[in-house]
Amino acid sequence: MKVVGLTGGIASGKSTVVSTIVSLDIPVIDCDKLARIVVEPTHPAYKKLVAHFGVEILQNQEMGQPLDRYKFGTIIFPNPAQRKVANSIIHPAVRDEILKRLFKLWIKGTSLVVIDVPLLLEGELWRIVSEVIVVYCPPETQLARIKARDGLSEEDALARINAQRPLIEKVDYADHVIQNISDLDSLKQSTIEVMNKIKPNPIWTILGYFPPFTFLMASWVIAKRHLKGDPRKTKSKV
Ligand SMILES: CC(C)(COP(=O)(O)OP(=O)(O)OC[C@H]1O[C@@H](n2cnc3c(N)ncnc32)[C@H](O)[C@@H]1O)[C@@H](O)C(=O)NCCC(=O)NCCS
Ligand SMILES: Nc1ncnc2c1ncn2[C@@H]1O[C@H](COP(=O)(O)OP(=O)(O)OP(=O)(O)O)[C@@H](O)[C@H]1O
Repeated sequence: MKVVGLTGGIASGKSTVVSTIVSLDIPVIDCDKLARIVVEPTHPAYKKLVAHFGVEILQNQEMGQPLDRYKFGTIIFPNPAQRKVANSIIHPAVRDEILKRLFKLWIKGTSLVVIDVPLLLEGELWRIVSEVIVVYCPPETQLARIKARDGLSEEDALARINAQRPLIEKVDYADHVIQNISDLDSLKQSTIEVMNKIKPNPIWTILGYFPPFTFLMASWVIAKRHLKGDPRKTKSKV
């Protein structure tokens, strides 16, 4: 099974790209969705978040109520220390969910899966993907799109953009770049072109279903990533 990482910057167009990938019948694991699931009131991460941030991050400031996402965002996006705590609680839970889903897809004999991870190159997951796709748009477009989509002020929008590595640095680390600088039809076309290049060879797909080959292929992916170098050790320190 080939595992491809899709990343970009906030509002650079990842979800729009994902909708095209899904329409090609390629399964996608969406980490923003997983990050919502693992903070539901029944999950252990919820209690850990409340223990650190207090009930102020909950709707009606009441235990058992869902997270107030806007409020929580205003706490973690402008503050690297608070963001680090939030990430240290949420990311391991998200990672476990990803691994569970990958295992289920592998058992089903899936040949290609895309993981949509906004923080692919800032976190650990870049180590397990065989190729990296970056969805790029210039910072001013990113800012305009985030403000239009989420109705955020300039200050809130910039805090979110600055909570991530600059998008241009992620491009340096990409195996494939989808330039989202034109209209939605062009974005769809570029996505289809990239996915055609990525499609795994059927022989590898069949071999990859057997555990020893899976092990060999996974080792090769990890070694390849290691040789390419740790993206977190280049330039930005976000
Ligand atoms: C702060 C929260 C509640 C804001 O929720 P909201 O619904 O407004 O935004 P949403 O979850 O859709 O995220 C939008 C985008 O923000 C960016 N983003 C989210 N969390 C982070 C973070 N910790 N660091 C940097 N960028 C982030 C991503 O590009 C993401 O696609 C939410 O983003 C969150 O719980 N973040 C922490 C978990 C996380 O790191 N998620 C990213 C994927 S694992
Ligand atoms: N080429 C485009 N032309 C016009 N609007 C676009 C284009 N690409 C994306 N958008 C719009 O910009 C906004 C951001 O795109 P999208 O939600 O796909 O980004 P994202 O990278 O998934 O964001 P996030 O990191 O916040 O999850 C959306 O409202 C989307 O409809």
